[in-house]
Amino acid sequence: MALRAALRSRSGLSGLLSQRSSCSSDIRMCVSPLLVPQERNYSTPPKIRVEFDQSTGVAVMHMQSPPVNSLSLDFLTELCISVEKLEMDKSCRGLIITSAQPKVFSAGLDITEMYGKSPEHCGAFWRSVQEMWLKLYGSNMVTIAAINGSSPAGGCLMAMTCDYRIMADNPRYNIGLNETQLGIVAPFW
Ligand SMILES: CCCCCCCC/C=C\CC(=O)SCCNC(=O)CCNC(=O)[C@H](O)C(C)(C)COP(=O)(O)OP(=O)(O)OC[C@H]1O[C@@H](n2cnc3c(N)ncnc32)[C@H](O)[C@@H]1OP(=O)(O)O
Repeated sequence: MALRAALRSRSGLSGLLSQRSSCSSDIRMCVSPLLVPQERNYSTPPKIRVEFDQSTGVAVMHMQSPPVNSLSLDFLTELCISVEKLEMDKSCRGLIITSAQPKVFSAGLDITEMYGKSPEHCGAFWRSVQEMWLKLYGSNMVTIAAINGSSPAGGCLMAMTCDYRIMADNPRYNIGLNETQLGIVAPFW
């Protein structure tokens, strides 16, 4: 109930879990080979912010890529690196993923990544999509999607890879796999 109440206000959620937060900056980074070609562009603000409360062993990952947390190659690369860093910290037992954007958890895959791009870029993009759900689904941490806004298509996919989903009670927030309406069908794997 406390989490549900906190979900109604985003500040409430971070307040609930970050009263004594500190970032685990002493972790050595181990980046999956799939992610190596992508380098973080330090001229843009981070798309992912992580607060780790060592007293509870719970990390909160805030997705903060305006306007709608669309899952671009850069976004997914940052997210995967953040998950990987937390995974290596054995004191981190739980991960809550939520949105720092109003009204939207994630708009799903970034549609602008799907046209006018080179085959190499498209390959890297789809690998990063796969890497995201494999990392979350295979995580040793208990993962929770705190869905505080609409979460269509890839946003729903991301939420489904978590162990638990809690969605803010608001009739204007939608969730579902609507991507078939765009002609995008999940491939067999
Ligand atoms: C090998 C691995 C296999 C994996 C299989 C995967 C299977 C496929 C899974 C998923 C596919 C997808 O995710 S395709 C993407 C589908 N997404 C959508 O259809 C969402 C579309 N967006 C919306 O419904 C709404 O934008 C919203 C409900 C998310 C928010 O509505 P709101 O009214 O608040 O905001 P706007 O609609 O005005 O949008 C603001 C702004 O954001 C841009 N936008 C929205 N969605 C996307 C997106 N997905 N990608 C890129 N950009 C997006 C929108 O164009 C607006 O931009 P401008 O302000 O510039 O106009």
